[in-house]
Amino acid sequence: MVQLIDGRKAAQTVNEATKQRVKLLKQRGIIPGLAVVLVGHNQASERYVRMKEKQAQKLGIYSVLKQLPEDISEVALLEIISVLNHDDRINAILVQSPLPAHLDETKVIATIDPNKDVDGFHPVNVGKLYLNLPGPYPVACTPRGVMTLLEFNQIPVKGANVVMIGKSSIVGKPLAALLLNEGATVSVLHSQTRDRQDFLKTADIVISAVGKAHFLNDADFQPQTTVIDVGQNLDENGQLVGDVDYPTEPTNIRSITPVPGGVGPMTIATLMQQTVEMSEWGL
Ligand SMILES: Nc1nc(=O)c2c([nH]1)NC[C@@H]1CN(c3ccc(C(=O)N[C@@H](CCC(=O)O)C(=O)O)cc3)C=[N+]21
Repeated sequence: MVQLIDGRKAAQTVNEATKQRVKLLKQRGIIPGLAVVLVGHNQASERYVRMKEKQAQKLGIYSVLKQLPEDISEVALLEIISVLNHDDRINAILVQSPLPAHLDETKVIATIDPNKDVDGFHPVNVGKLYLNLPGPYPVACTPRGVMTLLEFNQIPVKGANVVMIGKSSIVGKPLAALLLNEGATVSVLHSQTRDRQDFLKTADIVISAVGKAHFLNDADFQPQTTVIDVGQNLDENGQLVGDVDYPTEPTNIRSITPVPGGVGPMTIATLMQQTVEMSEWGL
């Protein structure tokens, strides 16, 4: 039987710890505050943002949603971020990606106070991660959530051959940096990579952040491979699926994160965890 790596269970453990920390902070008169900035009406984004709001409420985190019109000017958006930078109730700011095409995402992210950049996307925080500087500083939530999930399930990273498929700034690059910092041997594959199979056949851990249903299946891996599926795709039937297909009795996959119920819940739990940590760092 395939071993499922249960993201909901690990997320619940993280969330319980977060809830306790929120309680302790409240006794000292501190309430962690998260601002989510959402531009336009992307359906998936609206859904994710609702899930984040709901989880924040459950844990006792103060959260505000800045819902902005699709055609907002860049100047107006930067001004809103600047107000949040100076708002003492807010210690964590997240600008939901993707932004409409007329907005320069790089410029928008660089406007967030690095000390409030809960996504870890600001160049200063990216630089610290790449330099493997000692913390604390925020790190991208999905990559950090994956590291927590590996640790929680006692999947060794040090010395492991890890194949990271995808080189995005949100997942592939920061996750490769975290793995490298922990002593893994990391290959970052992408759409221009030749001979993908050669890399997959030597991997102990494969992480797929491609965003295509049926991108990989059991036959692509070597025996005893651990698979982390970061994909969130709708298949032909409108079902939420990851990048990787697998049977109930795989030959090669030893363990895999299901979609839903794998990496997704860890992203949100890590966002909440980091929001609370950041309110502590500011003391
Ligand atoms: N600035 C920014 N930060 C982000 O962290 C960010 C973003 N932009 N843009 C979009 C992606 C995507 N993302 C997800 C979070 C949770 C689930 C999640 O909880 N998924 C559930 C299923 C959700 C469902 O039912 O649709 C699961 O896999 O079990 C998925 C995707 C965060 N993102």
